[in-house]
Amino acid sequence: MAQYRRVSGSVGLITLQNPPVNALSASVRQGIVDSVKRALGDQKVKSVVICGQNGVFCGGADIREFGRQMSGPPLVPMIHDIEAANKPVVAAIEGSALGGGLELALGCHYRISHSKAVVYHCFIMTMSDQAKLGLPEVTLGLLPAAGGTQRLPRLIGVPAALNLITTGRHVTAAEALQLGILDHVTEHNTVDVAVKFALSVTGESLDGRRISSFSCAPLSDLDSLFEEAMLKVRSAARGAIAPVACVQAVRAAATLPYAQGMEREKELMATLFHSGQARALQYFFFAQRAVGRWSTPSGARWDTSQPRPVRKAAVIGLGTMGRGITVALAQAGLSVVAVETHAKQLMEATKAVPSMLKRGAVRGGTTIEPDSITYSQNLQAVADVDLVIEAVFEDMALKEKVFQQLSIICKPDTLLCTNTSSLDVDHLASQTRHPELVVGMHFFAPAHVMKLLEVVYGRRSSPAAVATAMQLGKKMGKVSVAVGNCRGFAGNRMLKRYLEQAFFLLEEGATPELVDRALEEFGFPMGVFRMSDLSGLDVGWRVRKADGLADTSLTGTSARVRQGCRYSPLGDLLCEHGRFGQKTGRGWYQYDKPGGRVAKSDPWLHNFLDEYRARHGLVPRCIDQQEVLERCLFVLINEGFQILEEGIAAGPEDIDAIYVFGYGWPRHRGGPMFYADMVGLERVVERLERYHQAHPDVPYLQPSGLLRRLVANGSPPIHKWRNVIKNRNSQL
Ligand SMILES: CCCCCCCC(=O)CC(=O)SCCNC(=O)CCNC(=O)[C@H](O)C(C)(C)COP(=O)(O)OP(=O)(O)OC[C@H]1O[C@@H](n2cnc3c(N)ncnc32)[C@H](O)[C@@H]1OP(=O)(O)O
Ligand SMILES: NC(=O)C1=CN([C@@H]2O[C@H](COP(=O)(O)OP(=O)(O)OC[C@H]3O[C@@H](n4cnc5c(N)ncnc54)[C@H](O)[C@@H]3O)[C@@H](O)[C@H]2O)C=CC1
Repeated sequence: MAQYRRVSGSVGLITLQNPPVNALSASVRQGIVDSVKRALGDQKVKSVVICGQNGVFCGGADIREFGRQMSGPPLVPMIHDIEAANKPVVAAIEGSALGGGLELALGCHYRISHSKAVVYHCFIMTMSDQAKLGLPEVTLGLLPAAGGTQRLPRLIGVPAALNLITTGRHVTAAEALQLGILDHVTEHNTVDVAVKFALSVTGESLDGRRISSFSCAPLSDLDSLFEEAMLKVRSAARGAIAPVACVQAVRAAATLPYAQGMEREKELMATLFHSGQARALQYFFFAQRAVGRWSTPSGARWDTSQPRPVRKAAVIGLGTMGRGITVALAQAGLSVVAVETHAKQLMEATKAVPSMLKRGAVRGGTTIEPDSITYSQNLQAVADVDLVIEAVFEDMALKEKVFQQLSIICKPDTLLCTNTSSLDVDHLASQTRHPELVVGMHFFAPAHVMKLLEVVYGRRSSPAAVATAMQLGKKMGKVSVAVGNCRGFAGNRMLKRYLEQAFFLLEEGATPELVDRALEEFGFPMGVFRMSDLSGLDVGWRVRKADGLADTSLTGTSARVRQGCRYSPLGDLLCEHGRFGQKTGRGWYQYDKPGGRVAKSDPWLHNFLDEYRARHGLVPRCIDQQEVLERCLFVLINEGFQILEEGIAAGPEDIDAIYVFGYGWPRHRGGPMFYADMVGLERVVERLERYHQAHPDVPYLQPSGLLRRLVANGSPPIHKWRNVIKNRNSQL
């Protein structure tokens, strides 16, 4: 709803009231319409101010209303009537003006917002406590269809509007002022300033204040500007349709009169509004927030577990991951003790970490205290820290030793975390005096950039330990997802199945190019083989060797079987040829030099695959893109259901967040579990069964029990899966 009152004698003050972000629900829209009518009809009122309750102007349309029957007054005529008003209307923007919230403000005749003074700290400028403005609809699979695509280009010019509308990025009040979105920023109370301002413009002509009457600033070569924008957007969108529609809508603003442009905006919105992509992106918006409300099978929960304060942390092992983790911790404002036993690695890290920090600071406009990190070769240096993150080699014996030492050196209440990508967190906990204080903090490379953090709780991890790791992740700007302890946790466990299917497809006749093309057209930034070349083939090889799997001396049928199941030694063979991927200039593809980035098809690899198939009596067949997608993705999804069934992940949102933030799953497809829901669970079961019949030596192609049970329960929508999982668990 909206509250209306008259202030300072002649100003009608309309306050949007819909906590927490004053989203424009049906009742808020009704409240605005009624209040505006009242203000315009009241002779004592000479001007109007619109603001939001609790320091937030408006977070936009109410996203929860989108899937439902729309009721209440529509936004477009509501904003039109505000703009057409014969009394000045001022938007007082505190907190956020996003989406429909900014469109509402663009319908007002003036916009005022708040911005704290710019602070110069060391060599970097920081801006804090500023309102955020933007049109983020594109991130929800939509476009700003309440006039945003038509008014913003008219106000700030086509290039700047294209940038904001196609990326959905939020700008600070300072930038918004610079761009011309705002008329004024203040350091004082925004609503008070807006009321004074409204009094000062009473009676002034509004002719030059109605944005819909403006023309877009002329541009010399409109066609090439839009062609370029379209190319850029298509290459970044990876199949997402909303950014393309945004460009088309802005083009309408630049080329058509306002009324026709609005018609075009409406038409384009109609193509997006009920699309699967919009559903996926809106699901994902809420999924991201749902993962913060974590719980564990032991009953620990986000709202009842108290995190401990962490002021000083340590990182053990300054290789690829340890350096990134050190940077992420320092960026979060912690003081960090960084320990590395190998002198050369330590020396390199003392140079690499500060330069990573500097680059990050320049990118993010933040400051880092240069002395927040101390380096040491001696583990004793961690004696007084609150939390340790171990990132030494993936070697259980080494990690055991490190945890035994940490348990002696650290304070008794220090949290001991491991960045292992697959090893047993419970076993590491058992090496310490306080196993309840041990959790996994599984970062993704590069650790200071990637948004995902898997927080792995063990059997004995205390609620406070989980809560502390989750909160620290958030402080580092990560999306922290709590998962249980099992080999590979959630993400890597599912990835293993996906990789194996890709290898099997090569054995059966596919090429890396074919597999990668199918996955990239689906929306992954890189196919599985290009991604493996980038990460290094030797990483998985070492793990398989440690597990006793990578034995290429085996011949005949046993060469392709391990523990009674189908196994492909292709990756092992490639490593034996010294082909580790980009780092050696050769992998599944060839590169112009070691470290080269451009993957080229490699005739050697194709010959190698031909010889391999001939040696094992495999007759290559034609494999199409559909089979690639179904084999690789459905098997990964099936493992996801298994993970849900075992309670390793609490809900499908957790798995989807892990895959979007950690593995490049295209966001406009919502994540693997949402994708399964979209495809239809029955179809997933049917295809898996079919592939299992064709490949009975791959047991995990059999649909998981939970998946079958969901189908037996009538394939409920994804938000009801938890009920079926819960029922199952209660029977155990
Ligand atoms: C043919 C039909 C024509 C229709 C025309 C419509 C055209 C349009 O123009 C459509 C739109 O406006 S689409 C909406 C655009 N707005 C956004 O994307 C902003 C989304 N919100 C945010 O970014 C942050 O919440 C924000 C920055 C605002 C605040 O961040 P915080 O970190 O402080 O808080 P959160 O934890 O994110 O949020 C708090 C709770 O509020 C929920 N929420 C946020 N924005 C919402 C929104 N716009 N609608 C509904 N619920 C919303 C959010 O989910 C969270 O609740 P829980 O999930 O229960 O925790
Ligand atoms: N590289 C990746 O993409 C990811 C790796 N991880 C995990 O992170 C951990 C580290 O991996 P990377 O950084 O890739 O390895 P790395 O080989 O780049 O670095 C490991 C570092 O630990 C140091 N080290 C060894 N023993 C030590 C000890 N006792 N005390 C202090 N330092 C010691 C080594 O000298 C080396 O600098 C592993 O458990 C790995 O599975 C997790 C996620 C992703």
